[in-house]
Amino acid sequence: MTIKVINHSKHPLPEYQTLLSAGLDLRANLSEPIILQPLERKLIGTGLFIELPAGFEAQIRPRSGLAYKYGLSVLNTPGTIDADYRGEVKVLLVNLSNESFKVEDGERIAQMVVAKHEQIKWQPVEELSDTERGSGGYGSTGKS
Ligand SMILES: O=c1ccn([C@H]2C[C@H](O)[C@@H](COP(=O)(O)OP(=O)(O)OP(=O)(O)O)O2)c(=O)[nH]1
Ligand SMILES: [Mg+2]
Repeated sequence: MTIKVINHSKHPLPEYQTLLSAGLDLRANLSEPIILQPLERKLIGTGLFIELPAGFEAQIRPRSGLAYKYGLSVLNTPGTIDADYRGEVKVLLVNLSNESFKVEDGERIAQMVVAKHEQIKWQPVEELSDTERGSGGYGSTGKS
C-alpha cells in the first residue's frame, strides 16, 4: 500500500531497514541536539505529515536497542496516529535510565508500524457467554 506523506524534515523518508521489517524507523528532526535527563520526557518532531487510509492506524513504538542500551522508551507506547490526523508525527521519548541521553538530529529514535484496525458498534446485552476462563486473569493459570 502507499501512504501520502509530506516531508518537512531535512532527512530522507523513513525506511524499512530489512526486507521484512514491520517498523519504519523514525528520525528526530531537530535544529540542535536535545538532552533528556533521567526520567525526563520530551515530544520530538519528525517533520513528517501523513494521510493514512480509513481503517488504518500507525503505531509509534520504541526501538529495542535504545531501550536495552540506554533505557530510552516511548512513554505512550504504542502511540496511536489516527487516520484523520493531519499534524506532525511526533515521538514522546522518555529516558528511563539514571544517566542523561543526548538525542542527535537525524537519529533513529523510534519506529512506526502501520496496522489495520476495526471501528466497532456496541451491542448492549444483559449477559455474556460462559467460558472456561470466566473472570480469571492476572496470573489465574499459574506460573509454569
Ligand atoms: O505518539 C503519538 C501519539 C499521537 N500523536 C498524534 C496523532 C494522533 O492522531 C493524535 C492524538 O493522539 P491520542 O489520541 O493518543 O492523544 P489524546 O491525548 O487522546 O489527544 P486527542 O484528544 O487529540 O485525541 O496525536 C502523535 O503524533 N504521536
Ligand atoms: Mg485521542
